[in-house]
Parts: sequence; C-alpha cells; structure tokens
Amino acid sequence: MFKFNKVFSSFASQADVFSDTQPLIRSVLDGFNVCIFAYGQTGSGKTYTMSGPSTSKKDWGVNYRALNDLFDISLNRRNIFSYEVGVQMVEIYNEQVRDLLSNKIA
Ligand SMILES: Nc1ncnc2c1ncn2[C@@H]1O[C@H](COP(=O)(O)OP(=O)(O)OP(=O)(O)O)[C@@H](O)[C@H]1O
Repeated sequence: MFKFNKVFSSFASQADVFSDTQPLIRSVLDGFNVCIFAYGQTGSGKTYTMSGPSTSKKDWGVNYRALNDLFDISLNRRNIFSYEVGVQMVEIYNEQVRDLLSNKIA
C-alpha cells in the first residue's frame, strides 16, 4: 500500500507541480538537505516534469524553476550570505549511475 501526499490531475501545469516543491528551494538556502527525485516507469513523464518539453518559460520543469528561485533568493540575500552553487546531473538506469555532464565515455 502506497501513501501519497499529493496527486496532480492531468490538467496540472508545470507551474502547479513546481509550486508544491517550491518551499523546498528556500529550505536549501536555509541550510537543509533536500532531494527532489523523479521516479517512474519509462514514458511516465520524469523528463517532462523535471526539465520540460521546451525552453519556453511556461514549459520550464522543476529543474529550471528551482535554479531560477535559487539564484533569485541568493541574489536577494547577497548582502547577508554568500552561497556557492554546484550542479551534478546523473542518470540511474539499470542500476548503473551515469554522469550526464562528463565528456568521458563510460
Ligand atoms: N504532463 C505532461 N503533459 C503532456 N505531455 C507529457 C506530460 N508528461 C509527459 N508527457 C509526454 O509523454 C512522453 C514521455 O514523457 P517523458 O519523456 O518525460 O518520460 P520519462 O519518464 O522521462 O521517460 P524515460 O524513462 O523513457 O526517459 C513525452 O512525449 C512527453 O512530452
């Protein structure tokens, strides 16, 4: 038996989905560890949800929106805190972890 905190309808927009995770972005900058994890079978919409179908702002997925908020908030706090931001992108497929930002052929 699975329990869900929230289920979105098929009419939910990218903005609707992000609004549910948005408070977590502020938590990161307040010093908490946060993990936003897309999990689901092939074709279930992980890439769509996390990256978005195009680079148009309304289509932005969680990743773009989260980074946008991260930089907005850190800019607003620039006189108080100095943040260092690093990005990693990995794919876990068939129990193999692959670095998507590496030039090396695995
Ligand atoms: N919320 C959505 N609204 C409209 N189309 C969607 C939505 N989510 C997914 N799709 C479409 O469904 C198809 C599969 O989605 P997507 O590629 O994001 O799945 P995935 O879980 O990342 O798949 P894989 O595990 O194979 O990489 C794509 O054509 C995508 O545009």
